[in-house]
Amino acid sequence: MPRIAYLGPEGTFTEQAARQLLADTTEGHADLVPAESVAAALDAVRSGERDAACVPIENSVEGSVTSTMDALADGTPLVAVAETMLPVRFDILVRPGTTVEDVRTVTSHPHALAQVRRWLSVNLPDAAHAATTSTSAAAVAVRDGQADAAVCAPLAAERYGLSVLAGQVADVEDAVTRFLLVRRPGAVPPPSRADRTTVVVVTGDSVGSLARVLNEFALRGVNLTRIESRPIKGSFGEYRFFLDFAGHVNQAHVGEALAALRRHCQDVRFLGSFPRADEGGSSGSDEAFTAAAEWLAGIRSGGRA
Ligand SMILES: O=C(O)C(=O)C[C@]1(C(=O)O)C=C[C@@H](O)C=C1
Repeated sequence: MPRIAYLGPEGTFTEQAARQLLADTTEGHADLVPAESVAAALDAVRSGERDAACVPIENSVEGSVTSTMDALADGTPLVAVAETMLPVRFDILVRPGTTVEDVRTVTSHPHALAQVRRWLSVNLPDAAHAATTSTSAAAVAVRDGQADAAVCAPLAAERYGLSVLAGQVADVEDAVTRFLLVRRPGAVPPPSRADRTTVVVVTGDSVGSLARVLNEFALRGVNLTRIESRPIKGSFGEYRFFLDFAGHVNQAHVGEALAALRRHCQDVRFLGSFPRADEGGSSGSDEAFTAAAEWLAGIRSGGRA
């Protein structure tokens, strides 16, 4: 049975996302195994100890999960084969019997604290905040008496024997987090109705190098869905760019754009092509590119232009 690592301990949003991905991909049964951090989950896939990992990548309120981006850009390459999105609302959990007046410390994953900042400032204005590695790690801290309240996924209350001080808390309505299912490189999932491709590029420090990268997409009608920069650790002032765009590596126009990046950039890391979880996206049209490639092949083989 495949073993899938996720950001643990049990009861995180990432565990919920992993279950949703398994149901969506109809891969049948798999063992879900918690990992201490996103980096540990990805390293367990690299070493072969786990077959895949489910990791958070982006939240509609707080933006990118930078620990995931860095862990995907460094180390031996891994590729995403699927994505899913979860609506994110939090429960504020306490030990049974704790009242609002008793809460002096609130703890959670930094992304979770950021998504309820306003609620905390109104309802628990005097409480100090402390970061944990995940929302469930916060539940464990409250259960063990290391903090008074935890900002958690609703699953956590029952799993850790905690009470709900406030339920369904979110400063921004309809917040969502996107998660990836990541494996060691292998066959790319076939193109679907609407795919997303993700790469990391190092352009090099020269005038117009990023504009050139963006141009390669624009020229071929490839729609970018996200661009983010992250510092390259150990080289102050140097960055790599994470680019997500509509389309699949097997499509001619996407393949041409990627090949162009490979020619111009210092480094290009392919992080996967997979079906999009958001509605309404399209992979862009490939017809003109395929027709042109056939025309060229015809000329090369001595046919009529
Ligand atoms: O701590 C968790 O429960 C997670 O799954 C991580 C995470 C994140 O990285 O953003 C996932 C969804 C929420 O946005 C808050 C935390």
